[in-house]
Amino acid sequence: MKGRQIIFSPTGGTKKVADLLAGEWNLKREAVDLTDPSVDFGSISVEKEELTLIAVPSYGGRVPALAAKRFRQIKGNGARCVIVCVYGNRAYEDTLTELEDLAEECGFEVIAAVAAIAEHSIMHQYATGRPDREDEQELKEFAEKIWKKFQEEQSKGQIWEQEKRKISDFKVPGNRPYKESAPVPMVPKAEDGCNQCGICAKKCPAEAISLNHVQEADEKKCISCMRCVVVCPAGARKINAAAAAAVAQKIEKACSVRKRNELYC
Ligand SMILES: Cc1cc2nc3c(=O)[nH]c(=O)nc-3n(C[C@H](O)[C@H](O)[C@H](O)COP(=O)(O)O)c2cc1C
Repeated sequence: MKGRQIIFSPTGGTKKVADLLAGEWNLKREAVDLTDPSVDFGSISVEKEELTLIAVPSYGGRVPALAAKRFRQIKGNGARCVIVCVYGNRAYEDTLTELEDLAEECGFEVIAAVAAIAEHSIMHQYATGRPDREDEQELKEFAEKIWKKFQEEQSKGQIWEQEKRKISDFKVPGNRPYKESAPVPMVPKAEDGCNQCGICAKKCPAEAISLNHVQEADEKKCISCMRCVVVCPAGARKINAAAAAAVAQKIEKACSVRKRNELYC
């Protein structure tokens, strides 16, 4: 059986969670990378039978705007999907609600929703090393429950369609209207050690770094996703340490308690 993974994961935490969940399903998975600006997302049409996993990180309690813009172009054609939001142990606020709305707008049927924790991609002192062993076990159990629901609904087939019952008979946390999106004003720059290899420019999801001038990033385009920081082979790309420390202090209380993964289905 075929499956899809539609993922926005600039630094790999979201992908880790998505792989832990979808790895439990017996599916031949095709991946759609929402961080890749060269993809023609408008040409992607998911087949109705494909169980689709849609995973994004939470940025300020919202779906990253760039991920939403690209995802919106994909056609869901009534395929069943599992929506996943991954966050750095502060809060995910309206991310799952927004992702649910986006998935339905694209024509997917949401059968389950997961909120999971991964290491904070800016402030690595929060959720360090997550998803860890305990998370792996929990996500495995979630995946088993979701698979069971998917199979049950598959077997209802036609009858289900005729009854036109809503599959998503659960409510995910979050509010409408969503909270105001507040961009993180942290634009990484290259410091000593940059050899101008250009990997950061090639891998930037937002095309914010010019190959001719790799040290800087276009502040209007940069989404502070930290992809350039993690891909720099010289470890030369950094954010302003004082600004990061100030934000870290602001969210310290919210991040100090270990949050649990959540399943809605
Ligand atoms: C710009 C930005 C905003 C973020 N906002 C939040 C947030 O509001 N709450 C939270 O708990 N984590 C937040 N995080 C942490 C990420 O959601 C988390 O680290 C996620 O795993 C990153 O995904 P990735 O590793 O796939 O890039 C933010 C990270 C970035 C880069």
